[in-house]
Amino acid sequence: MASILPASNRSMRPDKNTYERKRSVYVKNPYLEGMDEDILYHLDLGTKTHNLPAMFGDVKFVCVGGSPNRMKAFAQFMHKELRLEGDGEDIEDICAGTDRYCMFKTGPVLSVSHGMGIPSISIMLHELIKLLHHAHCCDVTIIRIGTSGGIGIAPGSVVITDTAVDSFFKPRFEQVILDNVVTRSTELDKELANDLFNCSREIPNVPTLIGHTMCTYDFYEGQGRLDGALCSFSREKKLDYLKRAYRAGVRNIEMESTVFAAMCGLCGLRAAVVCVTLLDRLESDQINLSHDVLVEYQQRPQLLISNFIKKQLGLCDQMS
Ligand SMILES: O=P(O)(O)O[C@@H]1C[C@H](O)[C@@H](CO)O1
Ligand SMILES: O=c1cc[nH]c(=O)[nH]1
Repeated sequence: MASILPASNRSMRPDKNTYERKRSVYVKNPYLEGMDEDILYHLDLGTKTHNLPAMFGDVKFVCVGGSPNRMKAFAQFMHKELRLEGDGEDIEDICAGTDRYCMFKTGPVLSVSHGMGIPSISIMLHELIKLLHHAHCCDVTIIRIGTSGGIGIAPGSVVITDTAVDSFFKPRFEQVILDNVVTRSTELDKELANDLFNCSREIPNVPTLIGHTMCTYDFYEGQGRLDGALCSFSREKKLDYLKRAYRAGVRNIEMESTVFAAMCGLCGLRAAVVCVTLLDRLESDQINLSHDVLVEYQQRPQLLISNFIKKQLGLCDQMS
């Protein structure tokens, strides 16, 4: 992996944990090959207008998350952590021509926002996966760094997802294609989840665990909240549902992990989901953290992923 490091870092060797195998990014669409041009409309990129291999060919890590500001802050943080030239403050949004998503590149790390919910992340992933394919990227690891509601664990805990499950606690993602429902697996890379967990042991004061993550289509009724504009169930029913989720192994709830796991798995990307919990849903529904605490919580997955990436690049010893 030495060639993915910037010239100033070339002497730094990857450590022996570095994954050796070559793994391409697949698209599973027979129509793509016959297309003269592929316009990645929501990213404001395209195969004729941009030299995608030159721009992105060295990408090895892609980190995605809902909020544009969080993903910019993560890119700036990674810039400093990788000790790249300059302070990274003026990092450019590669997708500045559209306000749908934002994208930042710092060394071999791409940081991309995906908005909220399955439809939004799904559109972004279609175009991102095609981008990585057109750029001939290989051995790409993709990690969703997000926020979530915890179940039965302390707020601020970081959950590394072993399996993403739907609202029925099943490890599946149901994609409606034409008028069919196609069920896809939501298994994530267990080895990667374990590697991330081992990495988390080196970060003090951040409780981190591996568990199932439930992905819903909605933040309010879909997650059993009593504080939405609509609510048709009792407090007892809510608690009964969340406790059943806990017994099924669910430790947090968010809104993207099933489609993320399904699409990345089908396209040959090693994928992980790492989310901080903002509250314990057995205790409350409203998120009443102060701004500073919210910012600090959101940095927790970023710190873990930055340490993991530095380890993978063999940069940890030289930098500590
Ligand atoms: O990555 P983020 O923090 O956006 O993920 C969760 C799931 C929803 O997108 C959103 C709801 O507040 O937060
Ligand atoms: O409760 C929560 C908090 C963040 N994101 C969610 O989807 N749910």
